[in-house]
Amino acid sequence: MASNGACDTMRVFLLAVGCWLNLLIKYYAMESRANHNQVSHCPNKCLSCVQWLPLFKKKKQNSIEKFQNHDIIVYVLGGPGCGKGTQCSKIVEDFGFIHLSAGELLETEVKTGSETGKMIQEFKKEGKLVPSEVVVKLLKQAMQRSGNRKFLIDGFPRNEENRLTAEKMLGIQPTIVLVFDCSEEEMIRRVMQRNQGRVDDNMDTIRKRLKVYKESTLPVIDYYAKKGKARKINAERPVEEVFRSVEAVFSELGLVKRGKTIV
Ligand SMILES: Nc1ncnc2c1ncn2[C@@H]1O[C@H](COP(=O)(O)OP(=O)(O)OP(=O)(O)O)[C@@H](O)[C@H]1O
Ligand SMILES: Nc1ccn([C@H]2C[C@H](O)[C@@H](COP(=O)(O)O)O2)c(=O)n1
Repeated sequence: MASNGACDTMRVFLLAVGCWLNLLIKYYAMESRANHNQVSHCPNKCLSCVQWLPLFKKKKQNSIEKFQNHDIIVYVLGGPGCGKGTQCSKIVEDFGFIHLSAGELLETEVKTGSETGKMIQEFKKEGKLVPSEVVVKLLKQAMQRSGNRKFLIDGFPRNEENRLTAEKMLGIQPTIVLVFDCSEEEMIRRVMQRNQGRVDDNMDTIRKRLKVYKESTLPVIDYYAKKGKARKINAERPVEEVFRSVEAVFSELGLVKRGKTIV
């Protein structure tokens, strides 16, 4: 008698498992049709109960979970006012990159009035570099939010600490590093004529920024030059001429202007 009871329990159990598997199969068949843009006409009303099955699936996210080897990451370096931002806008237009300026991300944080923002403002006034973890955290958030896979990271990494923190916190290496080369006199002239109300566009701060560039950023450029990743471009020329050299670098990467071929 006892063994009969056990058999019954086992039968009920197997029946339940069978029903569950049946539902799962039907759900995935429906989902596969949906993924192929086919309309699902399911006559079986009981199938409605499978709609809650996605609850058991890991939630899909819009943001990027992890940066991957096939992401294209272009670091953009050069002294203050050499024209990085100007060239980046043109690259975005023609090559469909997402432009992330470390300086602008910091400025956005300043405008929130947060404690971090106040601290950033003090560093900027002094022409000093903000602690790497702050910059990298802002970059990471912006990269993940963008959902893009081609990043133009402008004004970063400015020192060895920036570079190492990005490697550690983001796990990324640049595909290539654009370096805009310009004389100090020309950079000072451009910054002083910029007239955008920046807290760091004054003679005293520019001198400090140039010092930081020479002492902290040039060694980073040397590091990438040794790895064969730095592409030096003469930025002293008019905007369009500089951009022609930029285009040459992008075609070396196998990227062509939007609207011509698939990038
Ligand atoms: N090739 C160029 N010739 C003349 N003026 C230029 C050239 N490129 C940029 N400029 C001008 O120089 C100023 C600085 O340019 P931009 O803001 O692009 O430099 P930046 O490198 O991004 O500066 P920063 O590092 O301070 O953010 C701007 O007023 C811009 O219009
Ligand atoms: N990696 C970075 C980038 C920028 N900053 C700070 C210091 C700069 O003077 C300022 C403006 O940057 P820019 O627009 O010139 O790229 O932002 C930093 O501390 N670390």
